[in-house]
Amino acid sequence: MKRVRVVAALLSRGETILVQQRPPGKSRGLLWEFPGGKVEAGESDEAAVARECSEELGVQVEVGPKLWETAHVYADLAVELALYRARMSPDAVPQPYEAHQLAWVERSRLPELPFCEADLPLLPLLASGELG
Ligand SMILES: Nc1nc2c([nH]c(=O)n2[C@H]2C[C@H](O)[C@@H](COP(=O)(O)OP(=O)(O)OP(=O)(O)O)O2)c(=O)[nH]1
Repeated sequence: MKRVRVVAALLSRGETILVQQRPPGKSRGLLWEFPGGKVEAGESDEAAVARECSEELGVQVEVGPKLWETAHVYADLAVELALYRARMSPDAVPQPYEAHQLAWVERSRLPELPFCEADLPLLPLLASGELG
């Protein structure tokens, strides 16, 4: 079983949070996720969040504290997933360079989206305002 550490960014604007839909044809295709990806060998979590936001969204971010962490085993992959607060400049416009689409979603509506399974316990915490 392949094991990976994945980091993701919590980017918010008002009551909305930035999420992205995975491309069809990839693992977990068309499911939603928080922008991010695999931590490379020798890379810190924080550096990986900043690199992934630059590659996937074309925005520079400041990475804040870790908000949540989980472990989940998919049929093909064991994932350690950590969510970090991240901030970008207010006039930055994220682009879907690697995603099928991006969406700013009201935090209360996050549990309605078909997310990657590892994220499911996180969604009610964001929806209620307990986290993020
Ligand atoms: N970025 C991100 N990935 C997530 C989240 N939840 C979750 O299960 N994942 C999974 C999806 C992927 O299998 C993996 C992240 O891999 P990746 O984004 O770097 O690259 P990838 O699609 O090429 O990965 P893969 O096909 O090898 O699985 O973690 C999330 O909230 N954000």
